Amino acid sequence: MSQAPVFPDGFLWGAATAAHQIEGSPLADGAGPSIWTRFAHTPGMTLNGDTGDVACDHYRRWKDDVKLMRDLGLQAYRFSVAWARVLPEGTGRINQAGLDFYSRLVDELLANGIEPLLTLYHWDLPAALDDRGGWLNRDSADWFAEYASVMYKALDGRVKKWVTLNEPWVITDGGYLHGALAPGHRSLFEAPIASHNLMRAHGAAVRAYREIGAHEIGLVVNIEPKYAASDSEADRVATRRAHAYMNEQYLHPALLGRYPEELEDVFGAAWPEWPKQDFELIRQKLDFVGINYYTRGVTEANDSYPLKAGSVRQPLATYSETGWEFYPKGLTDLLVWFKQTYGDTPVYITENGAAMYDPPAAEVDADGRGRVRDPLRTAYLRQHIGAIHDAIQAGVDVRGYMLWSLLDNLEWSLGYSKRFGMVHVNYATQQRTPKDSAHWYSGVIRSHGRSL
Ligand SMILES: N#[N+]C[C@@H]1[C@@H](O)[C@H](O)[C@@H](O)[C@@H]2O[C@H]12
Repeated sequence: MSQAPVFPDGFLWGAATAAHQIEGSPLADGAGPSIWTRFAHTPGMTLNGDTGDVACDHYRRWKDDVKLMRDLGLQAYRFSVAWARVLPEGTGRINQAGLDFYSRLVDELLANGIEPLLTLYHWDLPAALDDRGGWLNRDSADWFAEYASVMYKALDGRVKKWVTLNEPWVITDGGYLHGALAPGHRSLFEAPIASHNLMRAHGAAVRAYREIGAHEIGLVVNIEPKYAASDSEADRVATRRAHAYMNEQYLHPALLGRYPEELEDVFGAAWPEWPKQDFELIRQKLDFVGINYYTRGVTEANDSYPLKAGSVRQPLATYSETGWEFYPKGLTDLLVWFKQTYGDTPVYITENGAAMYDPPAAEVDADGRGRVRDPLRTAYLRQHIGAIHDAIQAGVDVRGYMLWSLLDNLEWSLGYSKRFGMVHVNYATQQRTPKDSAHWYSGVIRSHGRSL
């Protein structure tokens, strides 16, 4: 980048979290259990048996955390609502204390000049609904629309950017096919059914919003560009299949009203006949799409089940705790692909970041402030924000960037072993320490990207 990048006026700079990963107190004040409360308390399901019982204690420290966001200069904050705090049984009875928690949080954000971006579903289905079949039950679309409508009526106007689902691909691939995530199912037959009902629920929630809400609503997907490991026919076919399975499986029905044809090959006999009217429900006009980007997939044909395709580990993967390669050009390529495939629907980068081998927050700087040196995270963020600028220069309508994550937090089944935060959390004391990358990001926000 030869000269200082110029980001569009109104480009929104923020950070993201999710309820189960930071809040703690999952059953406080009348909340019901979620599938993650249940999953994490099942022996062997999470690393070290880590649970969300405390996490970052955000449920009690929320006001200080908003002050931290203000001090960092965040313009926006993407967070999720724990469905079972608001509707402990998933439907019916409203737990006012749970709703009040999010109402207070939104008011505090607004009072500090921070725009809320609210994610309705970030993986923590009420356990009571899982007992009724969860996402395998076609009624789940109605359950989700009911819950979403409760939130719209309570918060719309103060919340002006809504997200229905976070990463339906991970929910399905992790929770229903491979079993690594809650509810821990391993079924080739269940996966497409859960996936389809998630998208029906997305459509039902958007349709309900159009009757109740007056602002913006979108879907958040995790997508990664797939590059063939070689120019062999087998690798090219496998790459196409992996691309359809991860990147088109949700965007195609949401934006085009159909599935990519490769899915029938991936799922084989497990691929159902879908009722045509389902796609009229799923395909709703969206005000934006949120893209969560972390890395790319260099893809080869292999005997993995059921995809028969897998990623080849790359040299630059060694730096991150997750083994994910630094590949910022993949973000530019992906955004250009999105525009070419789906047109000019506005895009937010709703998650981007990296888990690094951060040093312990033992160091203090000259004025006694805690300090965490994380140069690799700063390098990752600088390169990826630069890649977004390249996509904007190429004509992609990117409206904002939500860094993942505000805080080190609970990385689902991986427990507290991965630190994605720009703010270090000492889980024993709950001390928050902004890392060097957080101070760098504050400068990027203040300069509207020009200091990149
Ligand atoms: N892994 N990883 C980090 C991050 C995860 O912590 C988020 O909850 C997900 O939305 C998405 O997978 C990305």
